[in-house]
Amino acid sequence: MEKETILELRNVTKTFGDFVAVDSVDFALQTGEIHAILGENGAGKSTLMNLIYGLYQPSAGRIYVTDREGWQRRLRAKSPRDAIATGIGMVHQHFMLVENLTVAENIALSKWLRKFRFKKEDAIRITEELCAQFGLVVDPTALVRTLSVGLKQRVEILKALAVDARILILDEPTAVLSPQEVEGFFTILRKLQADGSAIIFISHKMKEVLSISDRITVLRRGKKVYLGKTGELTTRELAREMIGEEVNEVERSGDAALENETSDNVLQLSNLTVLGSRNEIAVSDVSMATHRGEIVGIAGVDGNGQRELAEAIMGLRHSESGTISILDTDPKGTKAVRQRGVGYIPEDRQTTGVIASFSVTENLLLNVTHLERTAHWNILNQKRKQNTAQQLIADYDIRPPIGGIPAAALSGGNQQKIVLAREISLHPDLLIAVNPTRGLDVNAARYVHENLLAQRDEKKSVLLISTELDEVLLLSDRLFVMSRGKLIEATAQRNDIEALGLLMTGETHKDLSDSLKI
Ligand SMILES: Nc1ncnc2c1ncn2[C@@H]1O[C@H](COP(=O)(O)OP(=O)(O)OP(=O)(O)O)[C@@H](O)[C@H]1O
Repeated sequence: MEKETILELRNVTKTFGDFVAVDSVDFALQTGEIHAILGENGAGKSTLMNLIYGLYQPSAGRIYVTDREGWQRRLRAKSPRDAIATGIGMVHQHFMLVENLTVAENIALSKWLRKFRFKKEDAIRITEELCAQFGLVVDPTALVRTLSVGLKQRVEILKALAVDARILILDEPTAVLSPQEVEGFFTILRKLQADGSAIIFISHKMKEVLSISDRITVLRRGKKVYLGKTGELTTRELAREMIGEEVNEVERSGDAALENETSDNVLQLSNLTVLGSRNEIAVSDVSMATHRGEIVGIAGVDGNGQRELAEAIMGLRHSESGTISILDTDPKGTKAVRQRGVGYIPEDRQTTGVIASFSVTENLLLNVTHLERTAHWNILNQKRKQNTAQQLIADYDIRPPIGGIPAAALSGGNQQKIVLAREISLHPDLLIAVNPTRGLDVNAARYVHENLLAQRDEKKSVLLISTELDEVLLLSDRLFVMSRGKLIEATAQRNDIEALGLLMTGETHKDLSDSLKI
């Protein structure tokens, strides 16, 4: 199929007040191509996409689309509805789902944008068809609010696929998908590409970008600084384009596991069972302990009980049976857990990590310990509050470095940095980190890794729960895999990716050989 330009941006600029988020960007997308956009946190990627999708209007410059008849015409999308009508679909970095509706109802809302009524059965049918067509499994009747972030991401992808888009914008679509799901998703993208769709793919995962894209554009501080064919630059060279300087990988020294065999328990779980939102057994009879001076990693495919485990430890979810002990005490409720010296980076920054309408400063201090330190007789000391926040903003390179603006005005990665700054800076005795580098660029992810290792070196305890296997392998002193609510020690298998993959899918070598026999 001959490639033609389907979308063109000429000199597009977007300003927010005095701040230039997108600066005179030219960009052309061709039919049948997967075009990746790279850039560090806050580089302007989502803003650029929101301009195409009609969520924002350009401050200057023009956007053109080629219509189905082959005519190039100016796109003046005043809202996503206009963009969808032109054949543009988008998977947002932050979910745009109606939490109190079912999966099928969310998909029907997107597919039948102009229909005021639809039958429940029809919504379920189209959802089942989409799931079967694209190989993404999700229960059409489940309420969205009961789903894990990984499942929500699947619903977002299905929603975008439901509208038959010719131009598909994917803003970090794989952030919480499992490696197996990513492969399946890439097969879908290649199929859409072969059918002539044009795809914009935003991701911080360099491996993915290199394996799926045809061309790459790099943005740095709102400006386009590179456009080229995939493979022309190495990962390291691309990182340099993004950051403007050399990026080195984090190095891990020493192995703490042996030293710690005799040291004190920080977290002790005994026969813990926790129910999920639909009363299913989410965490099943889990026993384990973490010690001072080690990072204990829990790998696993999202939705296998990791969220429920973290929430139970934090006192946010009732435990059905078993015990949770922190530093030999049994704190009741989240406040008591926090006061015992526990930091928490939750999996979903949007719903539990930050309060979007609160300022950056307020979000940075939203922790009992920070509040106690900045208050005097229960009244916040304004000067101390500003100073603490400014220091954290500088340490964690939160951009823009302005404490007074609402967290909602920050890019996704910078919102994540707020959570990290708040939780890590207190050097808690126990840090529960769930997918801590989700949505972070290479530099920021490296900074987080360094901080987690520093916690370990300060003889603190870290429980790292992550769907990023590379991250868990890099950082963990001891390794577990969580699968269908069970926790399996896998330190001995850390160099055997195949064995880990089998544990993560809940299979054992025996199961696999049995199924091969059939
Ligand atoms: N509504 C808004 N009001 C004010 N500033 C904004 C708004 N939306 C975005 N910005 C700013 O524009 C810049 C670019 O943000 P954008 O979300 O496009 O970054 P990004 O490249 O997608 O980053 P990330 O990888 O972290 O998602 C950021 O500095 C952000 O704070």
